[in-house]
Amino acid sequence: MAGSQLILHTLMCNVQPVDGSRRGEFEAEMNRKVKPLGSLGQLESLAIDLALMSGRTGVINHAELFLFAADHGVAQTGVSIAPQAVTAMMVEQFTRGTAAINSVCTTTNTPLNIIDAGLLNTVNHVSVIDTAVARGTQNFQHEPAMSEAVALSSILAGFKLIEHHISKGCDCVLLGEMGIGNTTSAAAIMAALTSFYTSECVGHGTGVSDEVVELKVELISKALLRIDDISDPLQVLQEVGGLEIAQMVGAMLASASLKTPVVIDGFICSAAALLAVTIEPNVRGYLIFAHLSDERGHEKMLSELHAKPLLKLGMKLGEGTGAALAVPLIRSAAACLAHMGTLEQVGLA
Ligand SMILES: O=C(O)c1ccc[n+]([C@@H]2O[C@H](COP(=O)([O-])O)[C@@H](O)[C@H]2O)c1
Ligand SMILES: Cc1cc2nc[nH]c2cc1C
Repeated sequence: MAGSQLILHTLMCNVQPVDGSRRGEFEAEMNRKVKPLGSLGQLESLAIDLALMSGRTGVINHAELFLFAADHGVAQTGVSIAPQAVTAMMVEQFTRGTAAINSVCTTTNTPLNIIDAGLLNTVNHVSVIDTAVARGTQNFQHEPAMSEAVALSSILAGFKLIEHHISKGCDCVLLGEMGIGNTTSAAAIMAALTSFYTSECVGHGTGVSDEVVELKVELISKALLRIDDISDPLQVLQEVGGLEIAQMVGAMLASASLKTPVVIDGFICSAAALLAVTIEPNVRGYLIFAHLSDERGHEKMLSELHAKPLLKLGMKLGEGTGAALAVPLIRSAAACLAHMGTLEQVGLA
């Protein structure tokens, strides 16, 4: 086994499955709380899932958003309404506090980490964390998006970043992304790793026309023909993936191996989740799906992942906006299970 593949194997081995045998115990604890049975709805199952991940009940006080940005060679084929340069332009907005994600993070009290996971030209600003192992992907219409070495090193870079932040006290990892063209990459990953037709995986992204959606379907179908083993997540990542997607895969492996919940944003983050779960199925137990994006394909992608999203707001922005909006729900769910009194204490048991 080559050196970096060995590293990936080691990362996977550290992910312990969530101990589902304790579900009944946490459910019983929730049912004793001073409220009618089931009255907190989906917050109850969320609180129980969170307790199962760490193996205990407790509050979440240090959720942090990690916004991975990278450039995509496929953007040069005109698959987006925006030119490739908009990826870096938006990173500048993130540093200035003028993007949607800055407003959502401010109102939800969520620290924002801006990660350069592979911009063509790095944005020089103190608040940008540069973990890039390559500067943009190749255009996967014509050639593999990245080499195997770049894919594996990017996974490792995302892993190390999140491992570091969790060691410093982060207790809930929120993922977000920015990358012009990355709905094409995400749709290609979905088409490769699921049994859905490519046309069911491809959507309008930032708002392209039906003709451009057709172009996306065609170029994905052709690119997938190059892959010898369509079920191999590393080959898929290499051929049609993105550098921010690769780092998010590493981020999920790190969070799961440290029994820390990971909140998945929209369509592109979910494609990274599909890769991570295909690499290591035990990762699934640590994932929380924040919202149902309006991107066509997301509903089917979530069904493939057996996921029930917390929110449905018709959003399709990315940047981690859905994940950050879910923070008050996630913190409230954990706090209810940790702090509520019981029916017995008030004489109602
Ligand atoms: O999160 C989503 O579900 C989502 C859906 C559509 C678009 N986006 C964002 O829009 C960009 C990708 O769109 P596109 O059309 O350039 O492929 C990228 O920066 C994503 O953050 C995000
Ligand atoms: C303006 C703009 C902002 C974005 N944020 C995430 N993806 C985006 C795409 C565009 C085009």
